[in-house]
Amino acid sequence: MASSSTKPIFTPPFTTTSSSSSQPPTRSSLLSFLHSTTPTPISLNLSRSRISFLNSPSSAVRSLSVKNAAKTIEAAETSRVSRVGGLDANSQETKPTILVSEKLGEAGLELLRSFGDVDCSYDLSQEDLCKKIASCDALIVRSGTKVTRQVFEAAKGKLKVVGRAGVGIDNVDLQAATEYGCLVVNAPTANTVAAAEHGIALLAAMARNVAQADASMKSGQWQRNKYVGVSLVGKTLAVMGFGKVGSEVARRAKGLGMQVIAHDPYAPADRARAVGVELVSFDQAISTADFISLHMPLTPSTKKVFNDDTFAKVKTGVRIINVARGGVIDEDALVRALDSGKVAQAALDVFTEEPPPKDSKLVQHERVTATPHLGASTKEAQEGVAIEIAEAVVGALQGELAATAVNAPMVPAEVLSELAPYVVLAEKLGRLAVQLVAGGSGIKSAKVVYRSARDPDDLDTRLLRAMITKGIIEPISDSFINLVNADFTAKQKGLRISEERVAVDSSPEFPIHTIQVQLSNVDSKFGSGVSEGGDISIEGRVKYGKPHLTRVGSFSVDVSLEGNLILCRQVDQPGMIGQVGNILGEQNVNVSFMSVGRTVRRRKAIMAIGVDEEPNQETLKKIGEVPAVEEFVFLKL
Ligand SMILES: NC(=O)C1=CN([C@@H]2O[C@H](COP(=O)(O)OP(=O)(O)OC[C@H]3O[C@@H](n4cnc5c(N)ncnc54)[C@H](O)[C@@H]3O)[C@@H](O)[C@H]2O)C=CC1
Ligand SMILES: O=C(O)C(=O)COP(=O)(O)O
Repeated sequence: MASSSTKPIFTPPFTTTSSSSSQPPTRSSLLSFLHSTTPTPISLNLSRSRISFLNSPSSAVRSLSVKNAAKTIEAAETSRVSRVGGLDANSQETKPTILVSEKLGEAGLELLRSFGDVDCSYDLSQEDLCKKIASCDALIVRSGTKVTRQVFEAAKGKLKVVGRAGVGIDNVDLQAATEYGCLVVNAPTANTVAAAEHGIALLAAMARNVAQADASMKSGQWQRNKYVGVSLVGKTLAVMGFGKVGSEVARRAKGLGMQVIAHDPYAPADRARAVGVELVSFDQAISTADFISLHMPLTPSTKKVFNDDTFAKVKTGVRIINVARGGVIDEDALVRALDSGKVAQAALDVFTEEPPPKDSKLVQHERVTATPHLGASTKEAQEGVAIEIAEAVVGALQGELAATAVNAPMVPAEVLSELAPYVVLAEKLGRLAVQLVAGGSGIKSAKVVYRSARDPDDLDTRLLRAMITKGIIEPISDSFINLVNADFTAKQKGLRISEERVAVDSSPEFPIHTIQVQLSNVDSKFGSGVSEGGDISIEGRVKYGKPHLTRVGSFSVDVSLEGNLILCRQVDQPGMIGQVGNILGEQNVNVSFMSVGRTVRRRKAIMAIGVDEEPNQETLKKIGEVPAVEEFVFLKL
């Protein structure tokens, strides 16, 4: 896919080294940003000292010299840069491998094949899935594949995206996905109608004993009196879960002349009103309904929500339809309720265990109508779902943030495009700030101050916060941070990132005026980087689309954040620029930018020097020996 044809989304996160930082923001890949090359979750991947460096200043770490800390940064930098060469849809060095583990519509497969190597391997055992996954960039599943923590562990960081070709993501371990920086996307809309239609099919079939009568006829019988059914018109249907499927079921049931009520703690009343449905409490719904249709997701709070206690409260002779998930019903309790006659009939498409055991009392029950999870199984829905998920997975592999991301913020493309240069700035500020920390200090809290003329509701900072987290953590660890795992990783490391927005009187045309990163309760190896409040503080802004450093501690500077940076505090006197420039020139280090900021004339000044190459130790030593230089620090961007 061409990288030049579309608007920039955001700059690849790895373009922070001198070789690449001068590139303008390109249509990067979320892949680069999501590119999870870490072999284990961050929490497991750090050496003890690195964890301590971020978490608590253990004595071992306290004794780390600044030189050692610099080495740590250098080692992490080297390994990080070497990891950058992985799959990037822009570079197209390698085609991504996409494993499809369950049957997917042909149109979706075609789209996937146009982008990567597609391996359709159905009915894999968990063991075989774990073996295969280590070479896959994406995995596409339906409800039959359990994407467990073990799968993410076995992926060793290569798996970037799991696409769920359907709605329910209860078969994917989202926590593990997040810890491993793997994006999970689903296809939430294409099978809504199919599931709703199947719910209605089961409702009608159950009420008129269609399945039982059919089986009876096929066994040679003609039992007209046995299969007298019940009418739907005028009966009350309780829709439990008034989401996409639930509301479509409600609409259709009203067309059949049913009274429809619904229970959904999160559904807006106006949506229910628009369909002509009254939202009621759980108890009211189950105690007044003649039919109960389940449409809520399986979550810890909905697991076995239909149990002995619930069945005790329902109207005797109630009929239940479940096209949601088997796990929302305690199946043994349902068998008891059917046996006692409390529940007259059940029509079930989904089961706690799929397929259920052959001798399942529930499936075998004569008043149960069962289908093998067919809710989404229409030709139309499967084609739609396949395209929806293929687009989402290809998009994610290309760098777009999927609108259907389940475990990452959904940031619209136009917001991403606008934030692109600020994303680069944010990461660089994080990287600079952490390099000002003296080796032995543990960073526990960082504060980010955004100065903006925008209304706070009009400024989505999640991406920026993620990049600052990345900038702070990556230089001092082996962690790989992306939008999926940034908050999780920060929390794991005991790093609290707080944000503050300050309104400024500038043009709201630009989302942000300045970004300031403050690290508190840490020692600095460059005293001038500490603000009057005692925090390491640096501030930057985007100028002409490029990130600029505008403030270090209480000194104003103005230097483009490209290449590497030397910060130097000296006595404010003539000739300083020349002296330092000469030393760098002797070693053929090219100065790209230079800016001097001072507090008091002829007293103290800070010189910020952007350099293309990395000066050697000898050159840095010479700078330190210039009599007027009071302190200096070399920082990699
Ligand atoms: N049998 C099949 O083949 C299919 C099954 N499904 C299942 O149906 C479920 C619903 O799908 P959609 O309507 O597309 O999802 P949705 O997300 O649009 O709707 C789910 C609704 O359930 C509500 N909810 C959450 N917790 C609840 C609770 N404790 N009590 C009542 N309501 C609660 C939510 O607020 C939401 O409105 C999915 O989670 C999936 O498990 C979906 C498609 C096909
Ligand atoms: O979309 C859902 O949640 C479904 O349950 C559909 O499952 P399936 O993709 O048919 O295995």
